[in-house]
Amino acid sequence: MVFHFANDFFQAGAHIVALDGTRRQRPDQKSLAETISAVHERSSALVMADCGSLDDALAAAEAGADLIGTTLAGYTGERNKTEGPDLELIEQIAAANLGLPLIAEGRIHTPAQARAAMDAGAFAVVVETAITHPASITGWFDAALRG
Ligand SMILES: CC(=O)N[C@H](C=O)[C@@H](O)[C@H](O)[C@H](O)COP(=O)(O)O
Repeated sequence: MVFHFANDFFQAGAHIVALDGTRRQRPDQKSLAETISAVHERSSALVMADCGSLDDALAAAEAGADLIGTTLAGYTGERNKTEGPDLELIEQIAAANLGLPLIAEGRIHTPAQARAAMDAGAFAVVVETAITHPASITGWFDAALRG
């Protein structure tokens, strides 16, 4: 099932597909390694493993991921949900020298946070809400101005 979603994105033109790269049980009961293999066998897409911890990242690298993302840091119960990006986790994964590009993703809402993520060892950053979601951005200004 997860493979089919990934394949849809590949067919639509994506060069990289990101999927749940945690150690949690998957909806289709397939292992991460099986899912990554299926994508690799049937497409030329690279697989980014969305991880929530260092242990996830280590397991995802072992499972054959092409890129590691910190996307799920703070959402799986293994890490606190930090105010901005989880810089400590970025540093931990970078220090593990997995030989894979490390993509910092999640709660990067300012240029300074993007810079900090790169300085912590990321290869690149993903910024979503801060450039795509005006209602959230408006809410940040509203909260700040209300004190
Ligand atoms: C936890 C989860 O499923 N995050 C999703 C990832 O696919 C998206 O909702 C996030 O917007 C994305 O990770 C980027 O983060 P931010 O929107 O904070 O820049």
